[in-house]
Amino acid sequence: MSLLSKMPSMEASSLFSIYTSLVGIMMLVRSMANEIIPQQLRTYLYEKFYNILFDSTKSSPRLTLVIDENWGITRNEVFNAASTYLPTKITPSTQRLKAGKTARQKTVTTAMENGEEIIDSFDGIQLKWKLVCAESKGKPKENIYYELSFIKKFKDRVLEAYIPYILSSAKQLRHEEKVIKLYTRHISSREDGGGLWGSIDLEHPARFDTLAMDRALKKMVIDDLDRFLGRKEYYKKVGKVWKRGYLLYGPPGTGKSSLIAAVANYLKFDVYDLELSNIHSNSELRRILVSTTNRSIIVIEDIDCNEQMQDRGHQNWNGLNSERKLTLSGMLNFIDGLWSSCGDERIIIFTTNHKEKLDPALLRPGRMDMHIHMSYCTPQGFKILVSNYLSSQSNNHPLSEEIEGLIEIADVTPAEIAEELMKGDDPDCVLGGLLDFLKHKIEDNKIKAREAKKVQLEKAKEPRPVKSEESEWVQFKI
Ligand SMILES: Nc1ncnc2c1ncn2[C@@H]1O[C@H](COP(=O)(O)OP(=O)(O)OP(=O)(O)O)[C@@H](O)[C@H]1O
Ligand SMILES: [Mg+2]
Repeated sequence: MSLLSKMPSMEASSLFSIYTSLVGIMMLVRSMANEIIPQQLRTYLYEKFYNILFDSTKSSPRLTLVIDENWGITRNEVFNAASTYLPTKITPSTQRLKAGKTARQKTVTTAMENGEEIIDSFDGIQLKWKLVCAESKGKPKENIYYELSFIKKFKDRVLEAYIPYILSSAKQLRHEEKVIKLYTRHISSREDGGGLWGSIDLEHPARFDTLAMDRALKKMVIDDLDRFLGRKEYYKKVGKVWKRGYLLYGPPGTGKSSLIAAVANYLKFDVYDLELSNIHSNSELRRILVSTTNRSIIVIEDIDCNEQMQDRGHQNWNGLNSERKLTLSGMLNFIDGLWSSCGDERIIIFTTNHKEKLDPALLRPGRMDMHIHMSYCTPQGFKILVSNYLSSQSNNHPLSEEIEGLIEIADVTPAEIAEELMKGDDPDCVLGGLLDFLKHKIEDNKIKAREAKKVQLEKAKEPRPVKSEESEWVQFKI
């Protein structure tokens, strides 16, 4: 019985004033509580208080939604979302919980136990969740479902606002907890492309803020990724496939692979590392790419080193169709076509040490959305590396200025500098060592440049081979 129904003899006006005072006190307590009591405890106390005063709501007609584990032949998205969302609503009144973790999870996670109830509130609506695991006749597996009950008149708001809220909250929670996977293919020499993707957790620590690269360029990349993520509807409207392509180029050790890891960590996208030397035909490539998932990055490293990728022929000299071999044009056509049919939110990244060696088809405007030059280390990049490997105070070290001057002319990679900075903890020793390293490097570079010039001059002196009609004909015949 509610408190109000226990006072039948009181006049209506007194009842009304008691009612309004109680509501006022509740509002006041609630606003004070918001400041000092943690949210979960607050919800619990509020619900208890609310129930004691107004348990007349229990007599209102209620509706129960049954949210099954499966919907048709697939998993029920609402069930999955509730399983992610509800553990965040566990209050001290919960008496039994499931607890556990997988080998890779860092902390113990909790989940609802059979028969347990969780009370939630949304927009003034009180909602009761219950997990039910029931044995189903003739089936080896028990039937698992949630019962979500609330006052019937709120049905539309629950379906149209509360459930979508659960779906988006769960998405956000999964995003925060997501462990990024690195997929590589099991090596397969079979023509049928039968090798599946194998995966491990990508625990690469690279992040944008630890990456030594030009500040403006870094910002441009981050802004581009943000814009890309937020433009689902835009891509749909303009009839473009929701994908983005980046070409990273620069000498070894300038951070191309680190940038890929930073992008993956930033977007929380899985990475598919595509080793082209294991793929023998366009049709095999297609099968492999189709088996990748949405919200992922497909990486093809050192694209210039792959001989097949230098071949643009649609038709072989001997007339074989390009389906039977891997060609650059086959790959590009497929990458352009793939996403429209079965892929969403994809990023493709090619890397190369030699942009000048790449086939023009790959560099054509519109093919790769951004060409990102990863260059030798700059004084700006050096500061970031010092903060990473020593401390940000070490940037004020007396040797810093001289080092920065040498970095400008040394053609030294961030990887080389990182290696020097890892040699100890004492900034005096480490920066002194780096200074010596840079001086040697500059000397070495001068010697190499002199030698390269000598070779060039000698080559220029060599007599040029005379082209004969016959040799051209022989080449053609082969
Ligand atoms: N720009 C950078 N910022 C921070 N660290 C870097 C950077 N570039 C290189 N490093 C360091 O050097 C290591 C090697 O760099 P990385 O593998 O990213 O270079 P890469 O450009 O991919 O080289 P390659 O062309 O040989 O594949 C990284 O693990 C990182 O420690
Ligand atoms: Mg690399």
